[in-house]
Amino acid sequence: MAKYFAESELIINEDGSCFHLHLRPEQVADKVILVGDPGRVALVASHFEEKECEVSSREFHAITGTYQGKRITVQSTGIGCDNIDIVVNELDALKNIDFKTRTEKPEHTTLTLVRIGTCGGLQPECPEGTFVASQKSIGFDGLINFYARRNEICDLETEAEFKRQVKWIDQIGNPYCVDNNKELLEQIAADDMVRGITIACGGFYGPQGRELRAPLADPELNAKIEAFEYKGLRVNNFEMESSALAGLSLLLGHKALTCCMVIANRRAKRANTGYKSTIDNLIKVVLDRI
Ligand SMILES: O=P(O)(O)O[C@H]1O[C@H](CO)[C@@H](O)[C@H]1O
Ligand SMILES: O=c1cc[nH]c(=O)[nH]1
Repeated sequence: MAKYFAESELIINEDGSCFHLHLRPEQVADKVILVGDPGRVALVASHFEEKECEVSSREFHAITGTYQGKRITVQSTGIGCDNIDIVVNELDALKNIDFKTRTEKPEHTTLTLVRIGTCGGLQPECPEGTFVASQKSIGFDGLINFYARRNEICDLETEAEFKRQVKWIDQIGNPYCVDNNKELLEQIAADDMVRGITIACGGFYGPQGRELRAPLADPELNAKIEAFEYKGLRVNNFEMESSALAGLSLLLGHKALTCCMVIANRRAKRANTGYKSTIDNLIKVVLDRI
């Protein structure tokens, strides 16, 4: 018997769209570009030859169109892994649940989900402007810990070694390590993006080691993260969504990758606030390769 989803669990709006994204099933392409900033959606869609539909609700703004013959949806997520929980579950539901019968479809559709974001760079080879692709993501956000099969999809070895090397303090909550999709990594990072581990943090300030007026629980954590190395991989960057995106995609059978442009150089303590004109270069690369 196909799994049934009650009204309170899968909320469908009166117009047949999913609760938060306000998209209807036919409006979503199988290739989806995810961006944090709703304002970045129009920039991505400015490259489309044709626009099919545009839907906006809260921080979730989407445009579906065509780029070089490929049907693509660009969807903003807003900031944080809690929003990724909403976006990925609703995109998956739009493809894999029949909204009329509220049951799981017999055929599974695999989505290609590529996040184009901004990030902070932690290594000398990641100054401002660098394009960084996430080979693995470590989540400080805790989202995947709520799901069954968590240990099956996580890289438990890297997780344990990370906690050991950085002398992890338990009050922060359990970090998890997940792989981004290998095939997408080869296709999109190709040979010109820096690859490695990305940490997705549950905040921009304290969780990324930024101390404004509130002192940090572990002021040495960033130095230990910068020094972490395991099986030839180091932590290149901090952002706020890649772990939940990669983890939920593994749980739901989708392909996901995060690519970011460095806008804050955490080592040199510099930031590029004029990045909005240069992130278009990363957008074009991803659109060409997706
Ligand atoms: O530029 P976006 O995609 O929003 O990504 C980064 O920027 C935001 C923080 O400023 C977080 O969402 C972080 O992941
Ligand atoms: O330092 C940074 C820059 C962008 N986004 C982040 O999450 N961190």
